[in-house]
Amino acid sequence: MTAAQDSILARLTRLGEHPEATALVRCAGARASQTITAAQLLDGCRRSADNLRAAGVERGDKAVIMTRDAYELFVAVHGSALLGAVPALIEPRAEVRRCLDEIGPGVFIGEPLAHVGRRALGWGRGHLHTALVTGGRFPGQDRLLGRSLPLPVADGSGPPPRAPVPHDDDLAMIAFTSGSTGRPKGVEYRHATHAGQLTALADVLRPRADDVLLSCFLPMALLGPLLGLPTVAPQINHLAPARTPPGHIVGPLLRHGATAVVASPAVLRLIVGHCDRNGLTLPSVRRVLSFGASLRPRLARALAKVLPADAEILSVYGATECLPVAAIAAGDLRELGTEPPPGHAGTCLGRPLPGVEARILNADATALGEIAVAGPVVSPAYHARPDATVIAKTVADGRLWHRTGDLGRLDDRGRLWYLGRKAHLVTGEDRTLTTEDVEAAADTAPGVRRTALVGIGPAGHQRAVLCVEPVPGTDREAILHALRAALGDHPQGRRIATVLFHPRFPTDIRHNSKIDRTRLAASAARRLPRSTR
Ligand SMILES: Nc1ncnc2c1ncn2[C@@H]1O[C@H](COP(=O)(O)OP(=O)(O)OP(=O)(O)O)[C@@H](O)[C@H]1O
Repeated sequence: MTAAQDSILARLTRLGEHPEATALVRCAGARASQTITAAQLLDGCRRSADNLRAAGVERGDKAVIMTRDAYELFVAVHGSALLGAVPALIEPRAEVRRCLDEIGPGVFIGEPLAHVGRRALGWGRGHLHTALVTGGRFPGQDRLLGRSLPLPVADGSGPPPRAPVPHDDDLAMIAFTSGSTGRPKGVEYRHATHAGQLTALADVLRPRADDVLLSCFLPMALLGPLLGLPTVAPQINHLAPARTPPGHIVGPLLRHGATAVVASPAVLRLIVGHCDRNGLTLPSVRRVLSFGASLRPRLARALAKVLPADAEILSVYGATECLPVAAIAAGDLRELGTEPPPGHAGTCLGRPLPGVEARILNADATALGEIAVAGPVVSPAYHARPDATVIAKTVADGRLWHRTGDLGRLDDRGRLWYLGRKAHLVTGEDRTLTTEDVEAAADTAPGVRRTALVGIGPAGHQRAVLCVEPVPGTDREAILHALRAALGDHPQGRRIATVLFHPRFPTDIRHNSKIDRTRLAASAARRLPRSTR
C-alpha cells in the first residue's frame, strides 16, 4: 500500500464505516456542547467541497483557512482537500502579510474577525481572488468582508463524498511554523507526510475503542476523528491559550469522560491549577500528551496528582516540519531529573518513534550538535522558500534529513536530549551557554514558574542574563537564594551574570509555551545599566 492510500483522504472516507459514532464534540464554555457524528462530519466535508466549488475554488488553489471553530476548520480543510485545493494554516500575527505574500494563496476562508484582520492589514492583497466568510451572515457582509460560506453542521443524509486518490508526493497542506526563531515558514505536507504523521501519532496515542480525545490544540481536532477518536474540542482562547478560563477545559473533559488529553505545558498548568483550587481529580484520563515545549518534572508531578495512579503522561517532541519525533514518559523524566548527567545535560526527549530516525549533525567534543530527523513524518520542503529549504534539508545515505535547528545529543541508549535552539545559544567571550541546560536546572527552584536564559550584546560577547517569571506572591530574595542553590554547582549556571524578574514572559500564540526570547532579550537589555550591556 502506498502512503497516500493511508492518507488523510482515505481516512476521511473511512469515517463513513461507523456513521453513528461520535466524531467531534464542539464545546462552548464550560457546559454547552454539540455532538457531531461521523456521518454528519463527512457530509459536512462534502457540502463544504460543493460550496467551495460553486464559489469558484479549484483544484490546486491555495486556500488560507482561519477559524477558531473546530467543526468549521475540519470541514473547510478537508472539504478543500476533497476538491484538490491546498489548505494553508497560519496563526493571526504580525507577519501574516509577508508570509502570505510568499505562498500567494488565491482563496481566503475565515470567520468574520479573520476577514477584518485581512482587510485591515492587507493579508493576501494582490493575489486573493476569492474571500469566503464562515459563520452567521450579517448585513453588508458581502461588501465589507467577502461572500458568505455557511458551514452549518450537516444532517448526515447526503451521499458519501468522492475523494480523489492522491499521489504520495502531491501537496496536501501548508502549515506555518510558530516563528520562535524568526518569520514563520510555510511547511509543505505532502500526502505521504500526512500519512506518516497519522501513523506516528497513532503510535503515541495508541487509540482504543472506548477512547475519547480532548484536544486543546486546534489542528489536532483535524486529526483526532481520522484516528477513529471521538474528539472533544473545548473552547480554548486560541489567540492566548493560557488565558482560557480553565473551567472551559476541565468542564468538557469531565462531562465527556476524556481518556486522552493533548495540550501544551501552559494549558496543562491551567488544568492542574483549576483542579487544585476546586479539589477536582480527572478519573477518566488514561493518557496525557504534552506538546510544544519541555514538560518540567514539577508540572508532570502536579498533573500526576490529579490523574488516576496508572495514567501515563508523555512529553512529545517534534516540530511543524516533523511531528511527532520522539516521546518520553514523565516517570522516566522524573527519574532522570534526580541524576542529571555531567556536562551539557538538558532535557531527555526519549527514543525516536518507530519509523523515525534521529542524528546529531556537526557534533562537538561533548557530542552536542544539531538534531536532524528522517522518516515519513518529515516534510520535504518549505513552500516558496527555497532559501530556507536549502538550509534545513540535507540528503545523506539516500534519505532526506530535516535539520531541526535544535541542539541536542543522543546518549548510548539511543535517547535524544534537548539543549535548546541553535538560534538561542548565548555566546560569551570565554564560554557558550545552551538555554535548556540552564533553564531545566533553574526551573527546579521553588518560587520559580519558569526561566529563560538570554544573551545581551553582540554574538561572541554576550552577557548571560537569566530572566525569571516568579510564582505570583513569592518573595524575590527567597527565589534568588533558591536559584543560587539550584545553579551553584551547575557547570553552565555558574556563569550567569545577571538575574532579572519578569512578571509574565512573552510567548508564542500557538502553545503559549515557547518563550519569545527576542522580545524578552530586548526588554532585559533595556533594564540593564548601560555599562553592563
Ligand atoms: N517536547 C519538547 N521539548 C522541548 N522542546 C520542544 C518539544 N516539542 C517541541 N519543542 C520545540 O518546539 C520547536 C518546534 O516548534 P514549531 O514547529 O511550532 O515552530 P518554531 O520552531 O517555534 O518556529 P520557527 O521554526 O519558525 O522558529 C522544536 O524545534 C523545539 O525547539
